[in-house]
Amino acid sequence: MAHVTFPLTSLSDLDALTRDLPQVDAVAQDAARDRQNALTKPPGSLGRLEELAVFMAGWQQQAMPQIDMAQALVFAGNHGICAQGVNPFPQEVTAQMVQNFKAGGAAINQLCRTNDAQLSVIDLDLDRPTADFTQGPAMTEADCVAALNAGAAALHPAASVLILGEMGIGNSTVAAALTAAVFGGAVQDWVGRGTGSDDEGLRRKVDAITRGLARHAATPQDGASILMTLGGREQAAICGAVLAARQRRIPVILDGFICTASVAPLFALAPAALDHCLIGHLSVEPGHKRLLDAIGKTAVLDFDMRLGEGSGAALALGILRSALACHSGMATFAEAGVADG
Ligand SMILES: O=C(O)c1ccc[n+]([C@@H]2O[C@H](COP(=O)([O-])O)[C@@H](O)[C@H]2O)c1
Ligand SMILES: Cc1cc2nc[nH]c2cc1C
Repeated sequence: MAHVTFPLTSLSDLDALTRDLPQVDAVAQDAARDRQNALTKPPGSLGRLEELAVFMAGWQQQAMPQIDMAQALVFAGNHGICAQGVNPFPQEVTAQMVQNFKAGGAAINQLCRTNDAQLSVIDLDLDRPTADFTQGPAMTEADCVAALNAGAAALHPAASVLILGEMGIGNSTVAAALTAAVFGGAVQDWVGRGTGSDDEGLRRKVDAITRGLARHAATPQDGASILMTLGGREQAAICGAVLAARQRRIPVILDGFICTASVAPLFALAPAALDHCLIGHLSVEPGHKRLLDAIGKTAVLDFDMRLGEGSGAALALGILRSALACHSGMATFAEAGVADG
């Protein structure tokens, strides 16, 4: 099979690409584990900080992983499904928040500054929302491929870690549709209040997704088709960025429910495609825990957040930096002259 890389020319490239990804470096992970066990602390006492250091070592292929540059990307898109009354805030808020991101006034700006991440905001055709998936496919193949390529192109090749986030009024419905399509089960178990839907709004979301899934029941159910028929541009861009990062072995921190749901189609194509991804935080959105159980991951933080924008991922970057500071800065028992147990 020919080696597929970005830019993709068709959605079948996506399938091929997810089957041809670099794997974690087990030798570097073993070296990092050995170092953790030699550091001046009872073995295992730094808990998940130790696991984070070993994870980073494996993807950066070095026993002493480091973060020289953390890149944060926030992708924004608009959604035709808003015609179904699924969003409490008006769709114009997407573009208005993009302006806010660019002016430095949003939560993600403060969290990136505090945790030293270089933020870029990429708005994807906001004046041209995707189609309403209760009426037809959300995207054409060309639209979906273009968004995948835009996501991949936004990656800085020298990033040590990639923080991903999104902004898109209505996309909590898109996220629930993607997860329901990929993992099945009752639609209502994937649906939450998003930015603050009331009970009537929740019912409209469940109804819209149920009709959408029925509308597309006869189309192929592979990950690429699901992404195209139900996803939005920012979801496809997140998939592109995750895969481009993987091709360079750059570890990724995904944000909350919407960001994680965006890559559910990649999991459907090849579960190992998400091996280089951490989940920054557990969102209040109820589908997130279900989704993490389905993909076998645990979030770094659980902070009762439900903002999006990459906020939980940027916050988790601070924990990752702390993990690496201990890993590389601590003395070993031998260096410090501390008696080993
Ligand atoms: O990712 C999450 O966990 C999350 C949970 C609730 C809301 N959001 C954000 O809220 C927006 C989608 O909400 P809605 O109600 O318009 O579907 C979108 O801009 C997301 O970034 C994000
Ligand atoms: C104000 C606002 C900010 C957001 N950030 C991410 N999603 C959002 C949705 C709204 C409504």
